[in-house]
Amino acid sequence: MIIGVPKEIKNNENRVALTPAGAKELVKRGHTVYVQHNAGEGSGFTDAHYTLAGALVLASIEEVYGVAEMIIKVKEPIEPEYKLIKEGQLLFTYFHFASYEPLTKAMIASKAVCLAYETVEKTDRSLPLLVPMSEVAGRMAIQKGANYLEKPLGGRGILLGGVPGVLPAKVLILGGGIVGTQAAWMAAGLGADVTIMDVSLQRMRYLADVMPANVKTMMSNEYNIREMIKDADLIVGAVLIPGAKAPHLITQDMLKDMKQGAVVVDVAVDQGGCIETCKPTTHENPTYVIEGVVHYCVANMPGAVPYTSTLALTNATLPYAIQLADKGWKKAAQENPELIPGLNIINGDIVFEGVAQAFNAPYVPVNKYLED
Ligand SMILES: NC(=O)C1=CN([C@@H]2O[C@H](COP(=O)(O)OP(=O)(O)OC[C@H]3O[C@@H](n4cnc5c(N)ncnc54)[C@H](O)[C@@H]3O)[C@@H](O)[C@H]2O)C=CC1
Ligand SMILES: CC(=O)C(=O)O
Ligand SMILES: [Mg+2]
Repeated sequence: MIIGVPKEIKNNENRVALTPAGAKELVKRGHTVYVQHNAGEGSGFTDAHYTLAGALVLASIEEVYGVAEMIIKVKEPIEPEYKLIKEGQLLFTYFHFASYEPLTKAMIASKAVCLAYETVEKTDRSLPLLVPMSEVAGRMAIQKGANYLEKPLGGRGILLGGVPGVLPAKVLILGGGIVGTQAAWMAAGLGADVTIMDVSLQRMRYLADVMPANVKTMMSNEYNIREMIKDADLIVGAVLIPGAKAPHLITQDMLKDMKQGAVVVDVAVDQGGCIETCKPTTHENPTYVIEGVVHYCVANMPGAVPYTSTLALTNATLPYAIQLADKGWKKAAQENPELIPGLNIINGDIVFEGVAQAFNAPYVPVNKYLED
């Protein structure tokens, strides 16, 4: 198969979807890998690293999209890329369709095959291609939150861990999955007073078992959330309903009950955000203030730590990329059911129910495309 790896063009997105090691594995299997000039630069990989691994370097993004049967990327295509995508081309990347209708419409119009990292799902319901970046973003959420709680950056000026004789800050985490768990470890390690809210009792039982004593769990419902936000210094938004738009657990009217200078880091912003007032921001301009509450809503947080994130992401994606390259998307999905929920849009049809629901659009069961 002919595989293309473009350079990411989203703001401060320094990850790359394939490492030279990954390129070598694909080339070894007889595939042709084209990498855009400088695609790996932000992650520490030069064109020469890719060439030595057997890949071919192309000067422009147009050439990469023009030649490739499968595009492997990190972030969803953004407007300048829409016109480059070809009918029947396989796109293997994050999409987060339910949060952005223009992208969904553009991919329908392209008639490409959109296989989304974030909805590839194992039989135990885990999301193997989201997990590594959720681990990064969960850890970063506390670094960012601690930072923006500092007075010069707009926060209320509280140290997460406190000091002897002074109480620590209160950290509220909405959603105790991967992001929430990693955020809790970090906040707890710094000595904060941490509460994780989830709707899954099973998950909270697990968390109660493994977390240190400064992490508590509480059922997530509107009543409890309204109580808890009054005292919170830092709130991390970490809920997920896979493939669907995130529920707004904190609505705009609730912000007035929060402390002035409190910080919200809505990691779930890529699925629309679980705090109503969260709108996607960039690493260049990451925060804004509403009702005295600092909002941090960067949709590609891991892009800022590419040395960690590129390796973590590609460790997880490469085995799937190899299956797709070796067999083509249809046979790969027929033989590995984990790939089936990753299929979101095929040939202009929305084949993932949560995306169709988000836009009240027609849904076509994916089986239509999987039968021989
Ligand atoms: N902004 C960024 O750069 C990044 C964003 N993310 C996003 O972070 C979000 C969370 O991802 P993961 O932790 O991997 O998901 P996950 O599936 O591991 O965890 C989600 C948790 O939310 C819980 N939940 C569902 N409804 C809830 C409710 N009403 N109240 C409280 N909890 C609820 C679930 O029970 C589950 O435990 C996703 O939207 C993901 O795309 C992930 C990585 C990077
Ligand atoms: C998951 C995601 O959106 C990211 O890593 O950027
Ligand atoms: Mg929102």
